[in-house]
Amino acid sequence: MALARFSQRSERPLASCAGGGTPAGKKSSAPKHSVASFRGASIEDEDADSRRVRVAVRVRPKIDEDISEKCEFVDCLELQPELKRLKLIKNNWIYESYKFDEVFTESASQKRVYEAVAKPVVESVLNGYNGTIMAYGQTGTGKTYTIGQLGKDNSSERGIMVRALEDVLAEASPGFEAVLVSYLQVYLESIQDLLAPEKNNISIIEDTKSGEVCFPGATVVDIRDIDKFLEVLQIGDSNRFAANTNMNTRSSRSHAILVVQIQRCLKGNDEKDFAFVGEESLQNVPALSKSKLLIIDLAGSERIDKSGVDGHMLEEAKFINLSLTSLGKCINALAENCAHVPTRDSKLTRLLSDCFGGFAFIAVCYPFDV
Ligand SMILES: Nc1ncnc2c1ncn2[C@@H]1O[C@H](COP(=O)(O)OP(=O)(O)OP(=O)(O)O)[C@@H](O)[C@H]1O
Repeated sequence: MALARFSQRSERPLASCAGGGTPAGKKSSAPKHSVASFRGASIEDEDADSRRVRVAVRVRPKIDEDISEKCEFVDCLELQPELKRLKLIKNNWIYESYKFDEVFTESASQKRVYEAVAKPVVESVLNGYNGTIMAYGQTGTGKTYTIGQLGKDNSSERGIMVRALEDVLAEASPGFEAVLVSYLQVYLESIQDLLAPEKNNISIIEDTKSGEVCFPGATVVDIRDIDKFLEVLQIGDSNRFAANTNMNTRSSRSHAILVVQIQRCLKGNDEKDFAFVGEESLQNVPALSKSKLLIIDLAGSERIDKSGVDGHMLEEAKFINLSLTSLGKCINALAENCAHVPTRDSKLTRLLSDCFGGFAFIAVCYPFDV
C-alpha cells in the first residue's frame, strides 16, 4: 500500500472569501503483504521538499486470515527501510529496485507511519496550506487500517484520520477557530454523504476565481473534541459500501474522503491582518484564514480475475479502476510538471482539484501483479 501526501498553499485572494476575507488477495498464493510498485517513485536526486510527488510504502504483516487460508507465500520483496528502498525480486537474477520517500516494514507502528507521512501535512494545513493524504494500493493491503482505524479499544491502533484530528484539535482554541468536518464517499461515480446517506449525488462546485472546491448540501459537523469525531467517523464508516471478496472479507467498494476545514481568525491590528473587499478596508472585521485537509482511503485497485467478482460487484470494480486510472493521469501530470492536469475525467479528481497544483506532494503508484 502506498501513502501519498501533497499540500498546496491556499492562494485565494483575501477579498474572495465568504465572511470577509481569507488569508489563506480467488485467494492467491501470492503474499498479500507485497502490495504495489510505483512509477515515479525512483526519483533520487531531487530535493524531497521541492517535489510535487511524495510516496511512502507500507507493507502489512500476514494476518490470521492469510495463515488460515494456507496461502503459500513467496518472498518477492526485500525492504531496505534505511535506504528508503524496496527490491522487487522476480527471480534469482532479476529484480527491480524502487526508491521511496519512506519505506515501512511489517513492524511499523501506526504512530510511526502517522508521524513520518501525515504529521507534516497536518502541520502545514494548520499553517494555512491545503493538504491531502491518501492511501492507494491493491485490495486488502491495509489502506483502511492505515487511514481509518478508530482504535477505540486500543489507542495505539488509531489511524491517520484520528491522529490528524487529535493534532488539529490540540492546536485549535474553542470559540476562536472552527474545525469543520464532512465525510463523503465516491461510489459508482456519485458523491454520497457518509453522514447522511440519503444525500446522494452531491454536486461539486468550483469557484471560478479561486478554484476552491465545495460540496453544497453535504453535512458539516463542527468538531470540538475527539470523542465527537470518533462518533462521526463511526457513523460514516457504517454507511460505507463494503463487500466480501476473495481478497478481503471487508473490501471497501468506494473512495472515502474526509474533508477537514480549518478556519482561523487572524489576530492583530495590522492592516494586513484584516480583510479587504475591493478598495474598502474592513477594519474591525477579523480576517478569516481557511485551509483544507483531505484524508482519502481509496477503494482498492483489483485484478478482476483475482478478486473473483461478478455482476454488480464487477460494475463497481470497473468504476473503481476507471477513477483510479484518472487519478493516476492527474498524478503523472503533476509529477511531470505538466501545465494541464486532467481533473475533469472523474468525480474523484474533480473533488481533488483545488489540492492539485501549487506546492503539491503527490504519489504515483501502480498495482503490482504477482
Ligand atoms: N499494519 C497492519 N497490522 C495489522 N493488521 C493489518 C495491518 N494492515 C492491514 N491489516 C489487516 O488486514 C486486513 C485488510 O486490511 P484493510 O481492510 O485495511 O485493506 P484495504 O487495503 O483497505 O482493502 P480494500 O481495498 O479491499 O478495502 C484487515 O483485516 C486489517 O485489519
